[in-house]
Amino acid sequence: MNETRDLPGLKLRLEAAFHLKSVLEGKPFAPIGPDRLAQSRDRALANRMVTIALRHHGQIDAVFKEVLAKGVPQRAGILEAVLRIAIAQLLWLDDIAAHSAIHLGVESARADKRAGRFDKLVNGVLRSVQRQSEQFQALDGDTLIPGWLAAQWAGTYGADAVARFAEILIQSPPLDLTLKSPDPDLIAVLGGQPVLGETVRLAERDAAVADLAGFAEGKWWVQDVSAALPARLLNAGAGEAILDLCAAPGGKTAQLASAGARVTALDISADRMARVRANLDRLELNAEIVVADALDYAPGPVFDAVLLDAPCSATGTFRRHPEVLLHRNAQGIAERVALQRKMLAHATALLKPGGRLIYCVCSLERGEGEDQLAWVQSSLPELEPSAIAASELDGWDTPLTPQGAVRLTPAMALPNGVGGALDGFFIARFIRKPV
Ligand SMILES: C[S@@+](CC[C@H](N)C(=O)[O-])C[C@H]1O[C@@H](n2cnc3c(N)ncnc32)[C@H](O)[C@@H]1O
Repeated sequence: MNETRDLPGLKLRLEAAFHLKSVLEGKPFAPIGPDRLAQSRDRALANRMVTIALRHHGQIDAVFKEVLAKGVPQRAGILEAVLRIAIAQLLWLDDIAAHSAIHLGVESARADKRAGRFDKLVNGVLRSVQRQSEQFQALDGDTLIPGWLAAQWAGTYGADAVARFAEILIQSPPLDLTLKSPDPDLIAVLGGQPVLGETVRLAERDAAVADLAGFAEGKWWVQDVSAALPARLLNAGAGEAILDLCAAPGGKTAQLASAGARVTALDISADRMARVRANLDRLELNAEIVVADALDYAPGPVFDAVLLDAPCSATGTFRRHPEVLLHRNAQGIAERVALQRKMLAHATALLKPGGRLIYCVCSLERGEGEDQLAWVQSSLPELEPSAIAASELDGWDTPLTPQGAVRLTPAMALPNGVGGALDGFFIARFIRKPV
């Protein structure tokens, strides 16, 4: 066994397979870390294999239908994950030789007791996929987004937008950074392109995030262009008391703190709040850290503004978290809608009269976005909507809704001719009526 595990390229494939298996079982995707694979090249390749298998999940299902008459054997350990990783390599990772994908796929299965019984099947399936690779590579994108979600999105955004979402799903996303302060020299060194506000986009990079210019000096943090807008629209003033409710990993906390506000950052997850603390330390920014359930936090109406980045389906983040497409269902979304309403009511009670509330979700679902705005208007009479103007988005009016909210979808063209997509988001702003 040890001899086999020493085969070049096998260990990283096994890590990739175990990692993919855990995501298929419902865990969110987090990149494989140095504790699992010490070499950064191995980690990069293993993570690429897992993400490509997840991006093309629906197409791999279609391949399975063609080459496995009885479906993928169940209770077979890492078998399904091994097949998905090897098929992803054969069809969409053309810098790896097919014979190595097949050989290492078979050896990966053999390294696992339950999957090992199916080594001949793995060999046969992968050889069939190789023979029919042109046909499978030409599979259309209709299967990429699960049917129920595609139908829901087609109803909201139209069939063309859904087709565009599918194209975006299989591309690897650019990296967006929020700069702590404007810095044209740093943008030039990074080779980035300014998008909107302090967001800079790196279309390509050849280094890990922590090795990019300005990281160690705390000059920026990673944040999608969409995710940078809610804090911007809160218009935090120096010295204002602002509550960042559901704050981790802290991108919005950093924006509010760098505007000079006195920020209280709250999140239910102690682990995630440790990341907020580390990020703030690196950025030399301050915030009071509270680990608590938002619904139990009741200091009274003491805040000038609250930013509620509510827990949501996160379907707008499918470019970086393709697994959300596999894990979400209508019931789970309905549960989040109910929680968001409780949080909206609770956040209102924490605002001083005249205080501002930003509600946002990284979701493409109307129920978590536009419908929540309508619910506030019918159910929380203390709040009045505060319409967002294009002038607050450097004149970009594409995402403004007739109700004065912001709806961002991955298919929207960015301003300044910047290429690539963005996270789906919904943002609404309210004022607590003065008494
Ligand atoms: C969308 S993320 C927040 C992202 C963050 N605002 C940022 O910009 O980096 C949602 C967060 O809600 C937190 N959360 C979920 N349920 C919560 C609850 N009941 N109380 C407080 N935080 C909660 C999760 O731990 C998660 O960190």
